[in-house]
Amino acid sequence: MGQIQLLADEHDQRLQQARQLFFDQGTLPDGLVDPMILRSWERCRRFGLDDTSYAPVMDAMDRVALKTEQDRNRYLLVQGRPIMEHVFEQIRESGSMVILADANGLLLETVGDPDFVSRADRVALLAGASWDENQRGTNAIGTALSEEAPVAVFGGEHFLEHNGFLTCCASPIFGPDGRLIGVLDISGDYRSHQRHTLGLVRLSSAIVEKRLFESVHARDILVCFHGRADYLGSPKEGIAAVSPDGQVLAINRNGTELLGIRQVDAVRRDFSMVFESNLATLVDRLRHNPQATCEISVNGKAFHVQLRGQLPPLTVAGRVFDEPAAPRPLRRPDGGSAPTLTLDTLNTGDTRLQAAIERARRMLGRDIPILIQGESGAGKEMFAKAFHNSGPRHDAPFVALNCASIPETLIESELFGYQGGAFTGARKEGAPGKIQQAHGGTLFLDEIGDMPLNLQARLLRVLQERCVTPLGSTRSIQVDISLVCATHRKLREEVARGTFREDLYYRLNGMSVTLPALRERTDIRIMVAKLAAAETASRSNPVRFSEGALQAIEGYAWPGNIRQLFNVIRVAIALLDDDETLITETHLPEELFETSPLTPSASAPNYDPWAAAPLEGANSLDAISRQAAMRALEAAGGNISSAARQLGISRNTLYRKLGRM
Ligand SMILES: Nc1ncnc2c1ncn2[C@@H]1O[C@H](COP(=O)(O)OP(=O)(O)OP(=O)(O)O)[C@@H](O)[C@H]1O
Repeated sequence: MGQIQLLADEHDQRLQQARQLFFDQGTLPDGLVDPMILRSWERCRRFGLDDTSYAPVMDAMDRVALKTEQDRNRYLLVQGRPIMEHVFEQIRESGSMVILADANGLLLETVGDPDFVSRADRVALLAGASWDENQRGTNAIGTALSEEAPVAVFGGEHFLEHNGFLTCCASPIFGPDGRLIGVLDISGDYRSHQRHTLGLVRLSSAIVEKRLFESVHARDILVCFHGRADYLGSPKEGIAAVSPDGQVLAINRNGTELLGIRQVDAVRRDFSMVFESNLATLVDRLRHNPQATCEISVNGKAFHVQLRGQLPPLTVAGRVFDEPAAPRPLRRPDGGSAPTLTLDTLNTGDTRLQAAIERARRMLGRDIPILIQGESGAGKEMFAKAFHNSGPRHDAPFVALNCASIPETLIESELFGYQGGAFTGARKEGAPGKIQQAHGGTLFLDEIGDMPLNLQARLLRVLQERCVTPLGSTRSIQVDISLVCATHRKLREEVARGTFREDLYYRLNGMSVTLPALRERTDIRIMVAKLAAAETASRSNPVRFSEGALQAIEGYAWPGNIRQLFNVIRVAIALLDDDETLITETHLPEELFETSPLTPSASAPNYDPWAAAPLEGANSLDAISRQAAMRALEAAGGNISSAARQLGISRNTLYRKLGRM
């Protein structure tokens, strides 16, 4: 008899003895079974389970309910499936199955050897069944979840006797925010147990965690680190996701273990506080070679560091600025989107904005409709996009429709799409609507308060039934969208007035956030720095603002909010000569210095024409500069001296700017 067989027999005997002591005599078989198994047996006894009962089993949930749960865990499934397949390839001949379950022990998906699967079905080891300890007793899935640790459960270690033919190894999966989100398991026949299965499942769950972390934070700076350089890139490396302005957004479990800290000690803190190093310096050293590493020392321990993810384009005065700060159009001409805009990067320190971000963050991945309220130009669309980018749908489309900017007659076809020939002028082949285009991703309905009443009813139906019927078609198409709406109107008042449907209001208003107006924000100076840094990315010299200019900016009411501030900054920068770097009061529009600050409602039509109006089509600094010069000249009735004075530039400079036209 081989050594392994002897050990197995010895294990069986001790287990039998332990079961007798625990189940027949009610005493604790200390030392005879693994303490983790014993703790689980005790829990099961407290749940009132009976080891001999055949099946304290709930039926596997019906297909629709299972689909809902799979959708809810879509992100875990997307990252977990390829790993399950890969693991199954390793154990194909061993009569086993690979299982992915959610954080409640609900089996989401299984891949298995058909011979074993038919036996496993008898104990409901199939998608839709729950293997929570309180229903199935001690088992690797339920016990790994309760213990939050990898666990192997062999034969008679299962609490319920009729599960004794199984041997299962499971390892929990933690999400990028450190929360337990699921478990990966390999189950098989007791007799075909492989000694390395627990190691395999442990490594595989670590790979799923890494994939999840890297995909959620694909648009952040990923600082990867380990004490051993050859562990970089492996499932054992620590990874911290960091925002372009140096805030630690998340850190994986390996990372917290390597640094000897908890998630809460690192998250939302400055990179330099956690890593005792300067992020901008690391970025500058490593950005040009993805394979390059350097060493840092944290708390006296040496780590090798490599950077991945989305690295910021430039550093300004030691801080790293990135695209989120850039007030570029959200939808670029190529159809792509500003890739690193997330809720974290919007956070520039204002308390009310921070509260809105926190509220929204809690909704990530939950598919609860969000309503964003705030004045025009306060950044509602940007917030919606950041919300989309921060959540599990970030790789899927973000599709926006402004209900106020297109004629009522077009909203319907834009939103719901149409079949070929549905109306005069329709394209022969038909067209999918925005709802369909947003399938899998997020639909952003801007100015939802302007949606006509009859379309509100149709939208409500889409949201309830989760399918859309294009104009002229009788076929409904299933859609899976997360909905974010925005309005500058007070929707509750619109409901009272009868212009907005109450049922739709409650449906949309799963959660509402209100963005503060710019004049109420306490982070205006930071916003100025961000907007200016983004605008001057291509200049060799960064610009500075004089104290007087900053005070004028802070003292103004900003009826057009960030949009207006951005225009003012663009114009001010455009007015600088190439060798000038200081923006002073003279570069700012006169209305910023008027004694009675404007109130938003009264002011809107009175903006200084060149400060507030969007500089249409003016994408280059030269073009902006030309337009500003023209507008100033017009405002001064063609008087060059007065226009130059107003702009704070010399007559020669003004001539030059006009001359470039
Ligand atoms: N946090 C921010 N950082 C940089 N730019 C911003 C920020 N928020 C908004 N912007 C810029 O300000 C302008 C207005 O933003 P946005 O379109 O999101 O506002 P809005 O509230 O949706 O406006 P409206 O109600 O008029 O549609 C855009 O050019 C946007 O890029």
